[in-house]
Amino acid sequence: MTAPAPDDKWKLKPHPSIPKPDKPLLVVVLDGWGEGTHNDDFNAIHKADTPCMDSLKEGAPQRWRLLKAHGTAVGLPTDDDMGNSEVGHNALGAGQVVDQGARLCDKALESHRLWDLDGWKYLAPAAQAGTLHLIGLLSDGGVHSRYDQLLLLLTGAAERGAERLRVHCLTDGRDVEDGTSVQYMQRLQKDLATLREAAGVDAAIASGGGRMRVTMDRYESDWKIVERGWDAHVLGEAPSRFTDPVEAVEKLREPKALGGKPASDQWLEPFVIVGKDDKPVGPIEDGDAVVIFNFRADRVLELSRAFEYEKFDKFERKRHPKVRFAGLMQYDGEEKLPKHFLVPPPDIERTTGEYLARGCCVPTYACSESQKIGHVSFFWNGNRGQPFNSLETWHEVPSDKNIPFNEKPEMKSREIADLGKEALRSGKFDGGQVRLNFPNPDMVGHTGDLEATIVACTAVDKCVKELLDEVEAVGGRWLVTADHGNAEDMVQRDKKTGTPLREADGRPRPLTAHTLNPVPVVIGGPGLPDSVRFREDLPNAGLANVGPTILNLLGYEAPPHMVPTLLA
Ligand SMILES: O=C(O)[C@@H](CO)OP(=O)(O)O
Ligand SMILES: [Mn+2]
Ligand SMILES: [Mn+2]
Repeated sequence: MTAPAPDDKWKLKPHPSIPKPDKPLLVVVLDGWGEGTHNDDFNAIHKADTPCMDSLKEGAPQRWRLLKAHGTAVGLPTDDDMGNSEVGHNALGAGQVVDQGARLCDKALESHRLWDLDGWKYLAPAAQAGTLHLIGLLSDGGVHSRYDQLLLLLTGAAERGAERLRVHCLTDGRDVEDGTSVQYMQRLQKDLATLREAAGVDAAIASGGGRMRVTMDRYESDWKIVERGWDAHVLGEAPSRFTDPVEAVEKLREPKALGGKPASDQWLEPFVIVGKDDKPVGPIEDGDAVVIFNFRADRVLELSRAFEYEKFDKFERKRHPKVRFAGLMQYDGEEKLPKHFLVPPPDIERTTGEYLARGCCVPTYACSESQKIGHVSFFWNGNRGQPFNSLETWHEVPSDKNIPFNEKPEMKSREIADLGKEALRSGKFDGGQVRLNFPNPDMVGHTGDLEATIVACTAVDKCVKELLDEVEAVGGRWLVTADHGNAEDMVQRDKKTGTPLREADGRPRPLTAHTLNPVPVVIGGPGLPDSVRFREDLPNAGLANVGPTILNLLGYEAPPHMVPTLLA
């Protein structure tokens, strides 16, 4: 294949002092690898055997430093918002801080503008004549969705003539504490009762299940997960039927006879709520309106396809109701999926990837396993589902299916490291990027299993070491960073004192969520001129500052719309 010709619109000026490398730049994202403030037994990174990442700290402050990875620094509504992969990889790849979905939805809801936009106009007739269904993650995590936004959607729709409302709830336990599904169900039951009384509507919870087991698969890791959701939400079919949603989550959490441990909120089996007549209270029928109330894309793209596409072969839908369907946002701008949405998504334009592919014509290899492949490709490139051109190679290593990752904490790190080394050696990416994401600290961290997360971090450190050795051997450059914290704090703490919180029986209360901690960024490699070092006048730099830094490390000046480079 002939390489695409450079597009003048996307050209970058050569960097005044850093020459273009003739070997590859390795970029490693350690997903969920934060810098903890507590170096105690609950810091899995501190407990893990991490000689490589430890030794890199010696390069501080010239070649090792910390970056903000949460809150307004990555475009989230407030500095109480933990970072996440979407906003993290968006910022890293874009070199810009953009208002993210959560914030755009807040604004549209606060100003009531949402109700005047095309999305609601399209939905309204069906929402008024039929049933309005809302499907999404039920929590305050703020990573994929937020409870307060769901409530504003429900009340706003009721005020605008939607008389029959049904909520299909995915339980969380990942961005919020495990076990809180019960409280969220209680809260929603109460709020729906208030709504019924105040607005005279018929509002009820119709179905649900745990987010890792039902509906919220991503990057086509396992369509079976979406099928379970389809059956429960749309067809009203699930192995478990309850009349009371609170009882549903309580019962489904009960320890299984042999396993002993309660099922976690993330992994609850699907359920359907039935009425006294034993019929499901809210299957989705022709003429209904359906909204996905998650603002984040990755885990609702598959369900969106199942609703929207006439032709669909990922599973047997059995029934494909004719509904008016919308996302809270549009989840893929290129695929135009869904066609209708309540709030326009962030415009993430002129990213580092687009300049490198279109203007500089340098090659890129982006690789991770299924769980995170979209992070280093789709999110990195500003939510684009396809490579910019043939210079970009996206390589997915299939993830293990349907197991909690603490059962195999090494995940596919070995395969990813080997592929990375091969790409570095191959010569195919000389002058360009070899970009890898290691999911382990994050994916295993989310299970709340401290021992397994220690194993995960140890495994990843070994991979980084091998990769840096490979860069050493080929004479390249490298940058290692992370997208947000997770593994460095595995316990809930007293907010003021930082003391680990424990259950009545003394067991520590696991923290499954991301953190507000900063993340490291480190540069090096034999191909890097000795003079290259971090500047010291950007104490508040965040992930977005990595974008222009990468352009510099590839020998280019960053365009002026990007935030400042980290390099002196
Ligand atoms: O698993 C996910 O969907 C989120 C947590 O909700 O994690 P990450 O942002 O790291 O992908
Ligand atoms: Mn992440
Ligand atoms: Mn995560």
